[in-house]
Amino acid sequence: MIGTGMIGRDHIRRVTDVVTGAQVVAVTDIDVERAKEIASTIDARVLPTGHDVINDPLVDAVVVTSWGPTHAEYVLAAIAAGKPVFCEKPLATAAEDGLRIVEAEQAFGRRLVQVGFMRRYDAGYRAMKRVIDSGEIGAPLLMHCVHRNQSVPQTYHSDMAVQDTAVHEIDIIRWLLDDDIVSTQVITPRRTANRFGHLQDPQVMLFETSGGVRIDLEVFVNCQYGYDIQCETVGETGTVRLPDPADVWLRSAGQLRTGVLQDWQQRFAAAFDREFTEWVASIADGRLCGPSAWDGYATALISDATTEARHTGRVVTLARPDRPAFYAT
Ligand SMILES: NC(=O)c1ccc[n+]([C@@H]2O[C@H](COP(=O)([O-])OP(=O)(O)OC[C@H]3O[C@@H](n4cnc5c(N)ncnc54)[C@H](O)[C@@H]3O)[C@@H](O)[C@H]2O)c1
Ligand SMILES: O[C@H]1[C@H](O)[C@@H](O)[C@H](O)[C@@H](O)[C@H]1O
Repeated sequence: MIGTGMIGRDHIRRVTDVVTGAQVVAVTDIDVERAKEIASTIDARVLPTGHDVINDPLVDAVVVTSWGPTHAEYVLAAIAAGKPVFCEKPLATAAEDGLRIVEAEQAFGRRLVQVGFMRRYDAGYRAMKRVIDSGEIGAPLLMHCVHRNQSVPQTYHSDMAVQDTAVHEIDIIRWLLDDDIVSTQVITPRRTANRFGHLQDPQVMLFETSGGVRIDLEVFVNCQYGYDIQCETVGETGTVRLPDPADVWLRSAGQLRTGVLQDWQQRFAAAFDREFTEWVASIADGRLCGPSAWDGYATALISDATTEARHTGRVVTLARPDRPAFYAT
């Protein structure tokens, strides 16, 4: 485990308590005290750097949960060491690094990389994909998406609205529609006064796929009230909408209320569990099958174009990349 912050600790708990067939044997973090604290609870060693973890003879597979800009370096090192590597999103914060990764993996000759696009393991998104693939709503025409976080830390900057947040929708749109985004634009409403001056929040992203589906996505990472993920696909003969997480409807004292989850840990807990269970099983089988380095690279291309679109205020178009046979699904 490289990076023992919020999600690193969550995945350590998951590998230790939920998944069978895996054990955390070594951790590292640039904040050594943080790494030591978690290591002491699971009997793992603390190693000085990510490269020490990757090259440790007792380490069979690597999980990268450090900050986004550090991911590509560790993924490339894991490929060089011939070890399977699970990398939290984003695979790379610049598409050229994503390209280096897909080239290195192809040169190695076998898939080693999985990217942490956990929404593909969520029951609601899976049900939506089944409906779209069945043809029941006809050809998809539009999608309306909302990605709201209760709040983000001060280190979060405006480019992260795409690289760190919208990257989930970029991946799930590609997966649900089996298509790529070829045009992107960003609209910037008045900024919320509830957070930092440096941050453009909210942002509205407008995408178009090569098949002509138009998508609007609201990213609002300081919405205050909770963690709220919405998605609706509009087809020629029907619509399909992501269900809200199950909660009771309480009628009391003249009120009807239900709860809103507060963070991604709660909202996607079951998806993360399934993602890690399947990843560990696929390593044992010698056949990785989750979101690939190609998915990480393709999302980075769209993410770079969207960042450019916000900086320039223009619509940015991009060519649909040719997926190599190595990454055929
Ligand atoms: N799939 C999801 O929904 C999801 C949820 C949360 C975070 N993430 C991703 O996981 C990554 C980590 O996010 P987080 O919320 O845990 O952040 P965090 O800041 O809580 O933790 C990151 C940790 O990485 C450490 N770190 C930074 N650079 C390092 C390096 N070079 N080597 C070793 N350790 C290093 C930091 O000290 C910190 O402890 C991000 O890429 C984020 O996008 C994904
Ligand atoms: O790293 C987190 C994580 O990926 C969450 O799922 C997302 O909602 C946040 O916006 C992002 O900052």
